[in-house]
Order: sequence, then structure tokens, then C-alpha cells
Amino acid sequence: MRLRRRTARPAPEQPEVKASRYNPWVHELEAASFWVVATRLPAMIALALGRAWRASRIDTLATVGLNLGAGVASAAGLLAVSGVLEELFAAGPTPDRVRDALPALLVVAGAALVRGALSAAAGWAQARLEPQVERAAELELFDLTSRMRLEAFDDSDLADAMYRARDRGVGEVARTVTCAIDILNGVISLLAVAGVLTVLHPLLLGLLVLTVVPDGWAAARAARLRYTRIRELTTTRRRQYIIGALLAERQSAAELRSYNMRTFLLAEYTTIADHVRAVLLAVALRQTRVRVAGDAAGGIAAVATYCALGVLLLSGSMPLAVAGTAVLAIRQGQGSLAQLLYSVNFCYESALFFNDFLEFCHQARTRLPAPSSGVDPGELRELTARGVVFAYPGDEERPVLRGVDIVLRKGEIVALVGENGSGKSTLARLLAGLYLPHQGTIAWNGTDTADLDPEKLRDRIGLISQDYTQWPLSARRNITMSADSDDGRLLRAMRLSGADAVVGELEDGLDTLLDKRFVGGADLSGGQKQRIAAARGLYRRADLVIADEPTAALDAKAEKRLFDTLHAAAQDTTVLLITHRLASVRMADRIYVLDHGRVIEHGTHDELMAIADGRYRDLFSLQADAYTGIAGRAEPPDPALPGAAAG
Ligand SMILES: Nc1ncnc2c1ncn2[C@@H]1O[C@H](COP(=O)(O)OP(=O)(O)OP(=O)(O)O)[C@@H](O)[C@H]1O
Repeated sequence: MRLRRRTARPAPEQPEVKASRYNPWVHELEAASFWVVATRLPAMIALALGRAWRASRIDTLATVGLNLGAGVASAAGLLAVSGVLEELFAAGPTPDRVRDALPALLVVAGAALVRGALSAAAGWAQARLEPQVERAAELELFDLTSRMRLEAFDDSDLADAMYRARDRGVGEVARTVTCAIDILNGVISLLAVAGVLTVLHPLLLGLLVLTVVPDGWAAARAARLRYTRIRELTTTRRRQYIIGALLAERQSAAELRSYNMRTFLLAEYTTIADHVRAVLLAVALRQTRVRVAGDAAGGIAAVATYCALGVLLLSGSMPLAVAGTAVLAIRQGQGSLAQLLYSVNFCYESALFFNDFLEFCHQARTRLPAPSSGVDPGELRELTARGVVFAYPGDEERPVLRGVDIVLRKGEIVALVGENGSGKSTLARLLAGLYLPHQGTIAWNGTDTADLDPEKLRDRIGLISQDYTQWPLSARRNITMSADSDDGRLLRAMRLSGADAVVGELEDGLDTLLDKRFVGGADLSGGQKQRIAAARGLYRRADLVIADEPTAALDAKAEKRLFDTLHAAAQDTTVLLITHRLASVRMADRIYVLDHGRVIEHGTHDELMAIADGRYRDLFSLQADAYTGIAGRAEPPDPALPGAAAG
């Protein structure tokens, strides 16, 4: 199959490629004038320098101080040059003029030497500062991402903002600092040139500005064109990155091959990459047009400047020696002003991306949990959910939980059952304090969990999650989930979950790295991973163990052992068990049946089995029939299933 199409590509299918639909503010940004954004620049520079100051005071002081020194040396050198020229253009024999110019020449040389030394030292300080600023920005970002409320990760706008902040924002913090310092530098050398020009003829300063402004405008316009397009492409590039990872990462490698997904994914990637390329090429064209216009205007202004100089010369208002100095100063001034505008422009572009970083940090801060009350929940006696309503972000009109009431008392085993998508895992996450209900309350010993210290609360809960993560850490850390480990508890948790057999087969036992992407790393089977995840939940000294489908990948022996363990643990721990294996919940003290976010039945196994046409009874009988082979309750085969018609 040909992946590349030479002809014009039709509009891409993927909705995320139609970026403007998702980024209406891009047009607002485009509409904002350069000056509107430029007025924000000083504040951005101050923010960037503030970050530099916090990252390293010494290096910030050294960078700013040494650059200032270099700027002053450069100004002194320029003034001395005009002194040299003055002497050289003066009347008298040439050897005398050269001799008279010598002191000023020495100043020029000395200034150049000092400037060079200070610039080198400033460069070194700046090079030290940048990684420190970047590191601080990265740490700030990850501090926020790891503290945000869990539901923030379900918000696609925030995901875009996070991508932008991570992709470019973090790096641009340091660059904004560098640019800010370059601007300071540029201002100093420009002041020096302006001073010289003003002394020579006040008109020259105006002419100098005239020659550089068009270039500056063009550079700024080009930068903003690029930024708005890159911003517009955020979702698209995030999608491109995700598909690229699927094509290149180990986790998806086997499935990609077994389903022959290569061609499909490459085509998808190409469509997106083509779209990104087309947008960037269009930007490049627009940028070139803008730059050509700027250069043309700048050229006209330069011609006008030299014409004005000629007029001044011809009219006798300016002596030849002064005109010579003026040409030199104008050329140096053009260089300085162009450098300054370049720095401003660079800073402006960096600041736009730096703003992304700030914007994400701001958004993330609004998603942080409320300041902790510090209230210790205390040992669990009773956990209740009353009238709990919860919807995921973006789906507010379709709540996943719609007025759930449940109760768990100390030492009980409580089971949640129900069909896929009925809301069991969501309820478990709310009970674990990972989400807060939108309506209703979850109370730990009668106190709303929202009023308790969330970390202390989570310390009392062991969550054996359905979507467990295998961390790129040693087997030990994968179970203890912290730097310290209590060997007694660790061995017990491993024995109860069956993880001891898994670890026993690893080359370095508990010290084996559970990540095959690194040298010496090991890979585990699905069931082995689940045993490790179960050990993780059991290792905690928890009042409440929430086991969400803890045995889906376990073999029959390991499953029985884990359920026995959970039942045994319930002597002094409360257990919330979510499972589709209904045989395992028979012994539960209470079973809640969820359907579309509501509790439709609850009671003991016997009570629920006594409800004629009850949902639990139905599900239980269905599973029991599958084992006992009683055909009486079996439904007729679905005609849509393969082989059904033949049967
Ligand atoms: N992070 C999320 N963002 C948006 N919707 C979600 C999210 N997680 C789950 N849902 C939706 O919430 C509903 C309930 O999901 P939940 O995982 O709680 O069901 P469940 O009963 O545990 O299902 P299963 O038995 O398949 O594990 C589903 O419709 C699911 O699509």
C-alpha cells in the first residue's frame, strides 16, 4: 500500500487534526496586536528573572552583572572609536594625527579586551544558570502534575496544556531568562551608540530607528505566526506523539504485529505528519513574505538614511570627519538595534512558550486538592457513601454514579458486582479518596473524607487496582512502593499473594529490575504482574483493602489463595471486593449490585438469591450453569455469533 500521496491530500479524518475546532483561542491570540503582547513582555522577563534568582542567586547575579560590565566596556570602546576618528580626521600632518589618536586607540583595545573577558565570564555564568532554571521548572511541573486531583487527568484541554508545557514550555523558561539578559545587554550597547549619534547630529538617531523598525516588526510578526500555528497544532502533535510511541514502544510491539497494525498506524501517522508539515510549510511561506516585506522597508529606510547624510554633507551642515564617524556609528547602531530587536523578538517568542508553562502551572494549581486539614481519619470503624453522584470531566451530564448508598463496617467483606461499565471501579476510587463526589458524601467514621487529610487517609487504604502499573523499579520497590521496606511484612504480603513464587524465579530476586527496557531488567507474565500488584495492596498496613478485580489474570490456585487471604484479612481489616467471579463473593457480609451507576440490589448472597428475577440471582445462576453444565437456563445462541447458525 502506498502511504504517500503526491496529490493534494483531502481533509484528514482524525478529528484531532482539525485543530482550530479545538483551539478557538488561537484566533484570539492572532488578533491580539504585537504591542498588546509586547506590553506583557516586561512582566514575563521579570517572572523569568525571578525564576533564575530562585534557581541560583550567585549565577543570576554573575550573569547580569558580568553582562552589564561587558555592555559598559562596549560603550566605552565605541566612544573611544569616535575619539580616534575625530583625531584622524583633524587637520595636520598624518604622523601627528596618528600619534594624537593613540591614547583613544589604547582605550579601544583595552575596552575590547575587558569586554571579551567579561563576556566570556558572563557566558560561563549563563551556561551554568540555564540548566538550573530548567531543572527547577521541571521539578515545579512534576510537583504539580503529581499533586493534581486525579480527575484533572481526564480533562483533554489540560492534557494539551500539559503537553505544551512539557514539550517546549519547560525549555523556554531558561531561554526566556537568557533572552532577558540579552535584552539588557542590547539596551546598554544601544544606549552607547545612541549617545554617540545624538552628539554627532540629533537627526541621525531618528534615521537609525527608521532603518531597523521594519526588520523588527517583520521578525516579531514571523515569530507570532509560528507560535500560533504550533499552538494550534498541539492536539495534533500530541496525537502524533502517541501514535509514534505505539509504533516504537515495546508495550504495543506484540499487538501491533499480531493485528498487522503497522500499515494502518503508519498511514494514520503519515496523515497527521502531512498535516503538520503542510501547516508548517504554509507558515514558512507566510514568514518569508513578512520578512521580505520587512527587509524591503528596511532597505528603503537605509537608502533614505544615507541620502539624508548626503544632504547634510552637501549643505555643509556636517563636516566630513563627523559624517565618517556617523556612518560607522550608524552601522554599529544598526547592528546593536537589530541585535536588540532580535533579542526582544526571541524573548517574545520564548515568552509565548514560557507563557504556556505558566498557563499550565496556573491551571494545575486550580486542580490541586484543598489544603489539607491535617485531620487523621483514625482507625476505620465505618465507611459510608450516601447519595453519591459523580461524573467524569467533560461528561457532566452523564453521571457514572447516580445516588449510591453503601456502608462498610470494620472487619466486613463487602462485594461490589455488576456488569461492565456499571461504575464499580469508579466507586472504589471514590471510596479510596482518589475522587471526591459531586453530590452526596463519603464519610470515614462519620467524618466527610473531604475534611480529612488525604495522604493520611490513603495511608490507611490498600488499593489492589484493576489498572495496576508495573513500575520501572526493583521487585521490592514494586511491592513496598516506598524507599523503606519492612522485611517481615514484605515476606508475608508476598506469601499471601503468591508473589513469593514470582520473585523466587527472578535472577536477582527482590532486587531484580522489573523493566525489560533496561539492562538486567525482567519481564513478567500478566498473572505474575497481578500477584505483585496484590502483594503491593497487602503490604500496606491498611484498615481497608480495596481489591478491584484482583484475580482476573491469576491461575485458579493463586486466585483461591488470594480470596482466602482476603477473607482471612477481614478478621481485622475491612475488605471491599470487586469481582465478576461471583463464586468468590458468596461469603461476603454484604453484596451490592450496581447497574448504570445505581445500587439496584444489596444483601447477603442468600438474600439476593431469594429475589425472584433479581439481577444477582440471574448473574450467579448464569455462571453456576456454565460450571455445572445445566443447560436449562442457557440463552439461545446469538445469531450474530460465528457458528451460531450452524449450531
Ligand atoms: N477516566 C474516565 N473518564 C471518563 N469516563 C470514564 C473514566 N473511567 C471510567 N469511565 C466511564 O465510567 C463508566 C464506569 O466505569 P467503571 O470503570 O467504573 O466501570 P466498572 O463497573 O468498574 O466496569 P468493569 O466491570 O468493566 O471494570 C464507564 O462508562 C466508563 O466508560
